[in-house]
Amino acid sequence: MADTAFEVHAASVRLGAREVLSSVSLALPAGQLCALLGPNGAGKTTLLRLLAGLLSPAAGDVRLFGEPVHGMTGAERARRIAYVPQHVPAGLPLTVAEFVMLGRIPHLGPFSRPKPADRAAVGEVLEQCELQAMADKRLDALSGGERQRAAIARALAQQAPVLLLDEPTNHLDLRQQYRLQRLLQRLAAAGHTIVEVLHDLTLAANHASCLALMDGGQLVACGSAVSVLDAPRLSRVYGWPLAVGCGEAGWQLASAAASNY
Ligand SMILES: Nc1ncnc2c1ncn2[C@@H]1O[C@H](COP(=O)(O)OP(=O)(O)OP(=O)(O)O)[C@@H](O)[C@H]1O
Repeated sequence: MADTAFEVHAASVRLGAREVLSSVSLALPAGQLCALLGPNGAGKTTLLRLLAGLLSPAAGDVRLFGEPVHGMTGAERARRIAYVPQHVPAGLPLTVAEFVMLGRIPHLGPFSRPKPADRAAVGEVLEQCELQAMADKRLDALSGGERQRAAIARALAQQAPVLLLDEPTNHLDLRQQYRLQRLLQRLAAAGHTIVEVLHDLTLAANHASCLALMDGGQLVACGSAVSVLDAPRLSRVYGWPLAVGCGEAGWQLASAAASNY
């Protein structure tokens, strides 16, 4: 059995007056690509932020390799967990290379300047994200997809063993969506633990080895694609008739609604 990276035990989260995660328990395997699925408002971002230590549970706990995430200092978390938020910050007066270099902060000593190893790490992730030609361009002069790739590159530059990404394929064209999934699979094969929120069920089914399906602030199912992608269950969760197929071309999930549905 794969080692467990994240262990979430009966975790609840309150935001304002609402309980938006209710007693969620799950174990996410180390060294694998996991996808969090579910309809709008299901609690995916909330769970991801809980894993990242950006939210505290009102009840229950979250452990990363046995250590409570909330007991870690910000610096300890930054060395272990890189996080790509759903919305890329706008209006930062930085070039792409300067922005991606921010990912190296956990590796720099106080008041120290980037070393050749930091510049090499930034160069490598700019190449992985096909951003070399835009290194000197300002962030606010990028397209939505280019800015998304810069945010992913910043997180990759952090070289943390755990990578959490909230809807990273937002704004990405098809090629970039597939390239990113392949890159995440390679990182997982090299030992990284990766959790991404995805809305594209077909993309998730064909690339992630562990799927967690959420609805209404609760975990509905967690495991392999075969165990999670049950058409009646998905149709109930999404409130829409869905067909699930798996053949030579991989998984295919599509609407099964009649034209007058
Ligand atoms: N600051 C907040 N205060 C109160 N409720 C909130 C707050 N932020 C989010 N929520 C609510 O928490 C629930 C879960 O939100 P969350 O962002 O985790 O959902 P999600 O599954 O990521 O949705 P989406 O697919 O739309 O991004 C939603 O019903 C949302 O309205």
